[in-house]
Amino acid sequence: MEPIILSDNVIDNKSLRIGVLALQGGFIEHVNMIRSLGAQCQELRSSAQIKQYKPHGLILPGGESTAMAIIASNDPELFPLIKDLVHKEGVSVYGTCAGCIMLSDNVEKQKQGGQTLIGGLDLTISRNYFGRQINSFETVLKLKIGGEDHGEVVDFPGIFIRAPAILSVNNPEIKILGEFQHVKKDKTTETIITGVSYKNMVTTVFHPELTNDNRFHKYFIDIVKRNVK
Ligand SMILES: NC(=O)CC[C@H](N)C(=O)O
Repeated sequence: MEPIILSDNVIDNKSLRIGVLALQGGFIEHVNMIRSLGAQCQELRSSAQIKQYKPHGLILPGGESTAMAIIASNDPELFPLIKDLVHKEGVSVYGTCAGCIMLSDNVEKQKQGGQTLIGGLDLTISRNYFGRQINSFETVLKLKIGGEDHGEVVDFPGIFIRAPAILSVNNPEIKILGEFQHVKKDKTTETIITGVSYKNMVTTVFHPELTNDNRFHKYFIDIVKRNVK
C-alpha cells in the first residue's frame, strides 16, 4: 500500500499527540473527543504515518476487529509496529470494543481460521457476546475512573454495540474498571467486566466516544501523560 504521508502542519511537536487507528469503524468520534479536551489528535492509517506522527497515545477504535485485521494486512509492518510501540516503547493505548478484542490474549468466537491480534492483556473475551446488532443496548455503568487519582466510582453511560464481554481476567495485576450484572435469556445473571487497565493499556467493551461525556477520554489522556518519558 502506498503510504500517504501526513503534511508537516498537522504535527505539533510541543503538545501531547494522540493517534487514532483509522482503518475502519468509529474513529472520528474519538478524534473529536480528544480534541475537545485540548490534546492534538490525528487519524493514522499506515505504519509510515505512525512513524511520522510518533504518537504518545494511540486509540484502537470500535468497529469490526476482523475487518481491521484484513485491512491492516495490506501494510505488513503495521501490527508489528503497534505491538512494538505498546509493548516495548510503552506508548499508551486505549482499545474500544473491537480495539479491546485486538488487545486481548484470549479471544473466544474468533473468525473461522483465527484473526490477527495485537495482544498484551491476559484476559478472556468473547466476541459478539450479547448477540447481533439488534441486541445492542444502553445502560448506566459504575466505573472506577473518577476523582483526581481516578480511584473513585462514577456513573457512566454505557453504549454496547455488538459488544464483546470480558469473561475473565487471568492476570491479577490487571485492574478492573467496572462490572455489570447481565440478565441472560434464562433470567439468571452473570457478571460482565466492562473495562480494564494494565500498565500503559486501557480498554472498554462499550463506547464512551458515542456519548457527550468526555471523562473516559480525560482518564486516558492522564494515563498518556503519566507514561510520557
Ligand atoms: N462495536 C464493536 O467494536 C463491535 C466489535 C465487533 N463485534 C468485533 O468483533 O470486532
